[in-house]
Amino acid sequence: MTQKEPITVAITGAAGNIAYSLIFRICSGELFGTDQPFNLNLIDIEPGMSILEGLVMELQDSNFHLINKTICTTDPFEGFRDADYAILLGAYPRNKNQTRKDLLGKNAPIFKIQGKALSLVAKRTVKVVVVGNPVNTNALMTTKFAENIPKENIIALTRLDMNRSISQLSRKLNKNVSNIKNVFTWGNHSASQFVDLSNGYLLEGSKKTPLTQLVEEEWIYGKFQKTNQMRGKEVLLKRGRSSAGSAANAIIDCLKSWIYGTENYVSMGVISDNNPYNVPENLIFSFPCTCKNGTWQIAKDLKPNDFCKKMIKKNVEELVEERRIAFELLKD
Ligand SMILES: NC(=O)c1ccc[n+]([C@@H]2O[C@H](COP(=O)([O-])OP(=O)(O)OC[C@H]3O[C@@H](n4cnc5c(N)ncnc54)[C@H](O)[C@@H]3O)[C@@H](O)[C@H]2O)c1
Ligand SMILES: O=C(O)C[C@H](O)C(=O)O
Repeated sequence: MTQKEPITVAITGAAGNIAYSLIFRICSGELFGTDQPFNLNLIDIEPGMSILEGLVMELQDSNFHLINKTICTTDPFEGFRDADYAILLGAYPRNKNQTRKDLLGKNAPIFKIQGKALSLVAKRTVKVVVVGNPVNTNALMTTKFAENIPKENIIALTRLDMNRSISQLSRKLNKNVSNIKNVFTWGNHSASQFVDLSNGYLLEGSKKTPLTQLVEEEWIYGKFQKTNQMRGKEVLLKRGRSSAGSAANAIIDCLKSWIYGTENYVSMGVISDNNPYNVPENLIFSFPCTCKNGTWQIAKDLKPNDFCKKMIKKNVEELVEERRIAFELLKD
């Protein structure tokens, strides 16, 4: 059997919290397959370089046969060269007194330079997952500055919100997470997000029971929403650091959906152009998506109820304001 050509995977913030969970899972072959070799381009800033050297020593000591070549660099123009995949973790996390939006001033400029670098040196087909917060607006800034990369190739991670909602439902119904389908979030990865289970169902054998028949309306519009909206903060308060293992897991789930396709709706933060839900153009918005042949599509035939429409509007307003602030910050 001939060996596959190596692909190139670039990861920013590679010395950080999420990266330490993510990189070992990627290297095990879980994401790209146990027969797909890759080059690993690890990017961080100067203070992260010693940590990266230690990480590379650990990767060596793990005997991962899929790693073709590893580089560590502070230069995104080197790190993104010929990238097939770019996972943008490199950004500052919030502290317990901040909202994700408070990070815009510090983090948005990172995505201007990285967008430019991706545009110049990555493959035009590169798939980019932005994770650093505030993730929707950072992803939008990446699309703005990565002029040569199609906007569809750059998405924001909102899969963790979807995963959290499924986990909540699993605990509420005392059913396995794998039996819960078609639950997703709309809008921003913030405390305004709206979890929509109106199309969701519990799958048992071939029997599909709508989730709206299994949980009370008061819970759906109350505790269910609030728990999802505040989950990141709750984890931060308990751990003293923001979610990392679950974020890494959501990145793998998200990329697997994008690369290998989906049977059900999944949450993806994607460019809003031409969406059928009256979200204005040029926002990165979490929509229910399906994926096929390495591309995503926004679900077309859903009928959001009045409450959901109200929440979509609230998220639009929030993201338009974040976009205004970010444009102001990043204008030349
Ligand atoms: N979208 C989501 O669901 C989600 C979930 C969890 C965390 N996050 C966000 O992901 C980001 C990373 O989280 P973490 O816990 O790994 O943080 P961390 O502080 O542990 O790691 C961040 C890393 O990024 C590096 N970095 C900073 N500026 C950089 C730059 N210009 N280029 C390259 N690297 C740079 C830092 O040196 C550090 O090593 C944060 O913004 C966090 O809020 C998002
Ligand atoms: O909440 C945070 O700041 C980190 C992340 O966005 C999360 O949802 O866990």
